[in-house]
Amino acid sequence: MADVLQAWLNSADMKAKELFNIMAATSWQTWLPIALASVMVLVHLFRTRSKKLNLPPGPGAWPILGSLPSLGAEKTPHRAFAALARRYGPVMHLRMGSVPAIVVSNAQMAEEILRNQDSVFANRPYMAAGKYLGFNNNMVAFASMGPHFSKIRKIYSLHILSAQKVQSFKGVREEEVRAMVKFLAKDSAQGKEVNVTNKLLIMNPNNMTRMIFGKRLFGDESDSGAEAAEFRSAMRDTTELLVQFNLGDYIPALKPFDLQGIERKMKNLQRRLEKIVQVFIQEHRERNKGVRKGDVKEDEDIIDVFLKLQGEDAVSDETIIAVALELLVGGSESSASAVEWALSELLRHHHCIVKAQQELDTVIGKNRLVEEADIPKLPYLQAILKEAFRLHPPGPLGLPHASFQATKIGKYDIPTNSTVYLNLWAIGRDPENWQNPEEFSPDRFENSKLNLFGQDFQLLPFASGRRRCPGMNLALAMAHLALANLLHAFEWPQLKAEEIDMTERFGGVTVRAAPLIVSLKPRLPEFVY
Ligand code: HEM
Repeated sequence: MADVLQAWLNSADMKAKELFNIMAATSWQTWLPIALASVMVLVHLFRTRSKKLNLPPGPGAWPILGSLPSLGAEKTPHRAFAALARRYGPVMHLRMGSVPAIVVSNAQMAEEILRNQDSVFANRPYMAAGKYLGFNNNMVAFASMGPHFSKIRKIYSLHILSAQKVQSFKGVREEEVRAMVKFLAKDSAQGKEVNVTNKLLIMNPNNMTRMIFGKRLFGDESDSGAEAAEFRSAMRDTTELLVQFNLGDYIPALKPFDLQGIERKMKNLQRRLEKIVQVFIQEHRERNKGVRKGDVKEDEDIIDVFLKLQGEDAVSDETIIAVALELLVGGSESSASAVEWALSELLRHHHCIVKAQQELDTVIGKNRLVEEADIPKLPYLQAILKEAFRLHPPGPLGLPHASFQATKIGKYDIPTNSTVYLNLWAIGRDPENWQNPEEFSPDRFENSKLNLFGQDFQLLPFASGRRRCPGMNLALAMAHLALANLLHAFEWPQLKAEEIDMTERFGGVTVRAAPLIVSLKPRLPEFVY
């Protein structure tokens, strides 16, 4: 029996295999009764619901595993969903374990979810990660609609991620990008190959920690040794745990058993994170003791802003810890990955590098690095990033939405509490909306009004509607500045397309599986670096 099941799972998705392994490692006395109970509940649910409802088409569902085995051999969920959508259409119904899920794969359906029925689909599904790593869903990304969500989104848009506040950190971004360029120039002048990914993953998180906590915590130049090391280690564990497939989220009957021990690990990590960030908050309280209400601090960081609001707006320390970590996780790898994918595509299309450098030489000249004020004068650079976002949205499935009530999409019924995935990756490659969709061609944006702000539903790297990414302005500022300077400061090698491995690693952010390691040559006079 086990052999047959294993053979069947060999052709199925990793998560289904993982489930089998967990069950194999757990004594049968534990999982058999659970499994039988789940089968009975599921069969009952499936029969009664599918009789009454006109659900969207989809691959059908197995007991317990749901549609997971139908995800097939594709290596990443967005590709697996896209392959299924070619068979079942732009709105599909699946079961992720026992949770009903809707997958939307074209611009028209995305508009239905994110604009026409935005309020119906603006909840988030329950996830253990939200409870523990999201500090009781205090992180906005895990919070469903309600007073907490509205309060923090308002604080984000007015005080933390507003255009004005983002602009106030311009100097930090320019310093961090300059430091990255300097490092790369030093290493490349010695003829070494350089790990560009690694440098982006130091520069971007430092940008974020300087804005949030007022200090660098990544790389050799981090401000404080042991404290920074513990912080980095906890953040690594957070990123790993956030993307683990937690059975209890998909098969609620298994939740109380925590078969993989993930919830236990999350609880421990939550305590660790709380301890570290609480120290940072306390440091700010000490520093701000003499500051009076209304005083303007030159180097005011995000913790300072929250502490100021704490009195007026009843923001708890738990919320401050949660949002500080959310901004760091949300803002670090995502923008780095956008730049990394843009560079990977450019290396396969050298003529685009030449064109971008011509633009940079004309607008900036060769005697200085690029500053943020220059970006609006660089339309081809902007087109490169749009094209990279179209082909490689850093969050290819966005974050899952959940339906707050039963509704309809076209003729199909959507049950309450369905989890909704928006396949942003498939939408960016839809041949109905894009000519030669698989081709990297920034020129397609040259005389186009399409933007990244969520108004054009065929291009949605930041999604749209009330859940649209609140960090978009900041992300775009960081990504444009970093890409512009990397292209301006260095000669990039001319490589063949097949020499650049474009394999993806799916996670909270989908990054290159292998780091981008290349030989660079400084192209500006030495004094510029
Ligand atoms: C290139 C960089 C980035 C991309 C592509 C990106 C993309 C996204 C996407 C697709 C979502 C989900 C929207 C939805 O649920 O429909 C999201 C949510 C979110 N992003 Fe970003 N993001 C980026 C950078 C940032 C930055 C810099 C921050 C903050 C510093 C940030 C903070 C957030 C937060 C807090 C949410 C949750 C919003 C909510 O649930 O209401 N992101 N982002």
